[in-house]
Amino acid sequence: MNPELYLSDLEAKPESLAALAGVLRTEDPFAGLPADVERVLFLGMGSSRYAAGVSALRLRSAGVFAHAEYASAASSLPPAAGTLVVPISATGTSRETLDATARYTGGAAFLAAITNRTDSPLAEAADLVVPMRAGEERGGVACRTFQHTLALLLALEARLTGRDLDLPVLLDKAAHATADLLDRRDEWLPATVELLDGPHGVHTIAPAERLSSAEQSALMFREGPRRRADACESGDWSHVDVYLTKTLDYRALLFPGSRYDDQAMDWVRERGSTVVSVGAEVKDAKATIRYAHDDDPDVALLTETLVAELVAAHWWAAG
Ligand SMILES: O=P(O)(O)OC[C@H]1O[C@](O)(CO)[C@@H](O)[C@@H]1O
Repeated sequence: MNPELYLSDLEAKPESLAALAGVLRTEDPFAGLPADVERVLFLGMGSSRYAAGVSALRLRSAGVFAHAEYASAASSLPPAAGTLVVPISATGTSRETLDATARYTGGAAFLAAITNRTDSPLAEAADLVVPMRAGEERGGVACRTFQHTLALLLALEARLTGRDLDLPVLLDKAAHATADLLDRRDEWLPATVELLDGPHGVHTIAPAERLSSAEQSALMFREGPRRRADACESGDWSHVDVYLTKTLDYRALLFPGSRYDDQAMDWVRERGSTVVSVGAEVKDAKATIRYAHDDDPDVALLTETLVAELVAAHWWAAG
């Protein structure tokens, strides 16, 4: 893994996402799915599972049974007809995802793999292969693939629910939002780096609908700069992380949008904790980072982890 190449992977996000939007203008990567999908089972590890968790919640909210499983779980849904199994792996080689997928190959369930490597063992095992089209991540860290996975899961959602979504337009907006954060990083990055640089690690908070943003952000702080980091859901925060604010120098990146943000901020105020907000003003946050189209929750879902990724790149390069 390499911090300079990781940064260049991040800088290539807008171009890569815009290219994916172009492809999705003319083709539906899920056109080969069977018509009779009754339930969806996502399998993955790390960032691939984070993206799937959000997609599963969105599908359930639209009335489609869907679940995101740790690929490492010893068992999951039985391989029945009507089940769509979606293993997700950027590399297509994660042992756990291959093992879980093997339980469904040649069975009654349909296997649609999402991977960045169409020549991988995962692709070989699938009935349908959906390429992430994220290009090579030379830094060795899943970042563009995470963004592209979320985008493709929105395509799957539109296909299964009939939601009227102009995905290429949404992806172009997210590409613009991503470029905006990159272009203006000198305005927000130095202060953010300083505010989050505490002795007890970094915490990340996001609503259930965008929990992947908190999870992926915490992973980026761990994977590159090897800092202590953990993710918490915004409502759950008052039942879980709140306890840390009493004893630790608690510093958090908040992705607002939960109806329970205020409840958490009451404790943050009382305990003198440090919160940096991304995408919307939050009363008593020590800083707020805004970006183009940040009032659109789907753009936020696709874009906001870049804040943590750039902070992680800074710390990683600084050694
Ligand atoms: O999507 P893949 O290639 O299965 O990887 C899963 C996870 O493993 C990692 O590569 C770390 O081992 C993460 O970056 C990633 O989120």
